[in-house]
Amino acid sequence: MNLNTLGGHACFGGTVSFHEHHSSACDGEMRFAVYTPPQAADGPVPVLYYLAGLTCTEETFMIKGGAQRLAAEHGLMLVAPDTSPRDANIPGEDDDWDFGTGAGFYVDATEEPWSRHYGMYSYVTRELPSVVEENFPAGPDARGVFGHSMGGHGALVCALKNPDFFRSVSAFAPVSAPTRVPWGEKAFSGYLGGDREAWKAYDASELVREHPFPDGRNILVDQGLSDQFLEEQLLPEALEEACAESGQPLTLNRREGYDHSYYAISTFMEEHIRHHSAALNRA
Ligand SMILES: N[C@@H](CCC(=O)N[C@@H](CSC=O)C(=O)NCC(=O)O)C(=O)O
Repeated sequence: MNLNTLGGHACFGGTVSFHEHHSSACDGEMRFAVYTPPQAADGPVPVLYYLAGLTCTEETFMIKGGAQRLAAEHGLMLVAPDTSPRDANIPGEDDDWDFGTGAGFYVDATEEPWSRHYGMYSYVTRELPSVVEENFPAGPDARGVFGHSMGGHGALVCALKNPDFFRSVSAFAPVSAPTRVPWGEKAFSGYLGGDREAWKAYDASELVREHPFPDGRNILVDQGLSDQFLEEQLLPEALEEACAESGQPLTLNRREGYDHSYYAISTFMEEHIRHHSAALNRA
């Protein structure tokens, strides 16, 4: 596998770097960003994957998330993939901001014309970790995942479906029940087809009701109460109810005055990094 490094920047004693490679899951070139903390000079470190939201790229989190200083303190590598394939030459791929380019929804599409390239679930749960673990000082047994909005949905789904692979999970303003909201209905109809039962495999609230994260591991969620998408798209109460039903420990912080932006995400970043560090740096 050929990894093309596009650039790098010293940052809090470590490095932010950008990379491109051929993805077999997406049958095309994919980009991702890595923050390598200073501790990696002495050996492999735990890896925390960040899944960004609609319209974002691999750069968004590194520029706006404010996580590098904290990752340097806790000795965590951060990895942020792009949010979809790009330039896949699919008719209409760039027409909407909430479907197609920048909106892969972290599913493996089964419907034409998306199924050939939109394998984002396989990409983030299998191919990308393999690439990272082959090319960076990344410990293979300590992975966490978090994300925002569409990426919060992705993080919850990836962790709940792969609890042995991802030891910790958290989310900022996640799309908590995508099968019940317009963003999810549009994406899942297009990528997965009309069978709403099949959609449940990618709905965190449905998944957690049946299979909570094992060993009583807590899920951390931060949700701003001035979030412009809260009532129509996010439904944190659906996740809360499902967790209560299955006995899944959940810390859902409702934050007065905060919206859907990276100003909110960066405000609560420290608590999320601490949450993951406590799980991933355990001996
Ligand atoms: N372009 C849209 C707004 C898009 C938006 O708000 N994207 C969010 C994620 S929303 C859910 O996944 C985001 O993270 N944007 C990047 C940023 O830098 O803020 C519109 O026109 O309303």
